[in-house]
Amino acid sequence: MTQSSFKVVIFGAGSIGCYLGGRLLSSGVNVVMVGRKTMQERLRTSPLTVTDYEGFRFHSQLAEHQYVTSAEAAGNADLVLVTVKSAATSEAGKQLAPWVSEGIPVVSLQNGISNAEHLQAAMPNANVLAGMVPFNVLQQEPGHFHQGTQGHLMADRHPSLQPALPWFEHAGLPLELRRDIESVMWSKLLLNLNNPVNALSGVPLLEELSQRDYRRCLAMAQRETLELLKSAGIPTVKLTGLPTKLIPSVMSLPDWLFTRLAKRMLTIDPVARSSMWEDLQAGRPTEIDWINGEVVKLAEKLGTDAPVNRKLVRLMHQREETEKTWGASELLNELTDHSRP
Ligand SMILES: NC(=O)C1=CN([C@@H]2O[C@H](COP(=O)(O)OP(=O)(O)OC[C@H]3O[C@@H](n4cnc5c(N)ncnc54)[C@H](OP(=O)(O)O)[C@@H]3O)[C@@H](O)[C@H]2O)C=CC1
Ligand SMILES: CC(C)(CO)C(=O)C(=O)O
Repeated sequence: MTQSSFKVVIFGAGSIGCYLGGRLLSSGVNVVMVGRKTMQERLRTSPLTVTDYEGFRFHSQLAEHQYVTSAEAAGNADLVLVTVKSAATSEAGKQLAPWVSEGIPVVSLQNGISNAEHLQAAMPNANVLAGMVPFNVLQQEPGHFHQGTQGHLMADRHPSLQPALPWFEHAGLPLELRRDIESVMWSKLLLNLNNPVNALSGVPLLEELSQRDYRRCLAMAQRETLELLKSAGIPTVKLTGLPTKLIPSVMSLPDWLFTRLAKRMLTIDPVARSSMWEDLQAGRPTEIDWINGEVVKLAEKLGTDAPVNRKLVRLMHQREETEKTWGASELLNELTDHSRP
């Protein structure tokens, strides 16, 4: 395949970065992924394979220059995507800062609320924009990255992103530019409140979400967050088949009704898991402080509390140190027991 002259550098190429890299490569974009030596070695011995729940499949044996370990590759990029976990954002910015040319868009495609801000602080002269990945990607086998749920990419509306749009479209990764990116990020966070519930459950997303008590745990964390967003004057937007405000009520429905509705509204691959579960598996610190922790911070800013989300933060930090998984009713009891902080 002939490669375009449009160059995309993906910094922090793990699950999301390799998936996006593979999709963009499949449509002929000049992609360079920057990541760790372990992933580089893996992609020397196995081809990069990307698949999705709709049957898309692409694989490519990468050339040496297509997966590198130094930010220097960003030197002549037309677009930089940052896909490190939140704890690594500032370091990523420091490494990219000397290389990225003025005006080139640097899009943070990370969960949480404050990554673009931290990235901008670490690279003050760069054109940093917030972005959002709605779907789930799991590395199923070494070098094989699978999109297990639906949705399309979004980023802050900025003219510098216009030239990239046809490439994303062609790669089957439509990128929607939004004026209300703060609302988009908070609405995505409302969905990510399921990450700790999924990680604590220890089971795939589909299995976890088919159990009402796990969904009730999620609904409690979401209701608490929606109240705070209302007080803070931050509107939410619809990212799934349901208006965001209705999600907690639908989560609380009995299993038989939820399963029927969900079948029409959301596609989840039976093997998909949250990225927080992946972090636990890899023995990495999780993003809990950047997800539920942001709700606790918002509550503090408003002079109030967010007890459900605060408790989920505590349980996840405990889980980072121990192997314990939580049954659905056990977790629900823990979150509703106000005698324990
Ligand atoms: N996975 C998913 O399904 C989804 C994830 N997201 C969000 O996307 C972001 C990325 O997630 P994900 O792809 O799962 O994360 P991964 O941990 O799979 O990928 C990030 C990669 O970047 C590497 N990295 C970190 N710092 C550097 C550095 N300075 N130089 C080179 N490589 C570096 C990491 O290595 P190491 O681990 O050794 O630090 C890791 O391999 C997160 O914010 C996540 O919440 C959003 C939607 C879905
Ligand atoms: C796609 C989703 C919501 C899946 O849990 C996610 O963002 C994650 O795993 O971090």
